[in-house]
Amino acid sequence: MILSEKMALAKARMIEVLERFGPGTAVGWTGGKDSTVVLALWREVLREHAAAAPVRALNLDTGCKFPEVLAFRDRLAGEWGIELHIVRPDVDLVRYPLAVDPVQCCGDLKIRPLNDAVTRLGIPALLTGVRADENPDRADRPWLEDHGDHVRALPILEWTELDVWTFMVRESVPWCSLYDQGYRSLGCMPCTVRSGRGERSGRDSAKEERMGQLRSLGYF
Ligand SMILES: Nc1ncnc2c1ncn2[C@@H]1O[C@H](COP(=O)(O)OS(=O)(=O)O)[C@@H](OP(=O)(O)O)[C@H]1O
Repeated sequence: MILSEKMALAKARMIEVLERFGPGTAVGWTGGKDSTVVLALWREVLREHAAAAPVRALNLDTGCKFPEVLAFRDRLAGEWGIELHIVRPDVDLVRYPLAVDPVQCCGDLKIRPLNDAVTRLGIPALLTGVRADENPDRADRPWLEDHGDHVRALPILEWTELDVWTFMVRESVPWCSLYDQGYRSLGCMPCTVRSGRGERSGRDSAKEERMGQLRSLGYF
């Protein structure tokens, strides 16, 4: 599939989500490149198919995100008129052993609070920036996942890192300045490194195992 076909497929998936779950659907937006692409496409879909609907985004601020990412998030949300919901985990970060046990940390700071926020806000569907080529455990994911009280949609599942950058440049989508300093993926500060190796190096060591553990701990 070439990029224009992937774009058409992503938008077709979003239109299906809009028809089935309505404009209360939100983008799970980190301020990172992939979910910013999703936000840009969702904004377009709503403009074309649900003109008066606000573009909703949910951001879980773990408390250890890069200040540059948070500043980018706020700037773009303002420029694009995004209805941005920012939520934080109920954890005392001063006492929390950040990244000592990445499984526990990711569950406590990100996965569980994100799920809780989706439930609390009554979000019927969450659009995410997950890409299949980021990690072997993402290769066989379906584009629509049932999460009990909501669905997760993965509209850019087949996109590569190059597709993402091509889209951003071609469509003049802004990005966080940290990408210009050598970061290829922006997670929490303790688990993100300036990559020379893989796109998500630092975050994906033993990822499959970690996700399995999180699943068995009942995080999702
Ligand atoms: N903190 C936070 N707030 C809102 N939404 C979030 C958050 N973390 C993950 N996401 C959504 O999930 C997409 C994949 O992120 P990750 O690669 O970090 O996911 S995973 O939890 O490790 O599976 C991610 O896409 P990217 O932003 O492209 O990474 C989002 O759509």
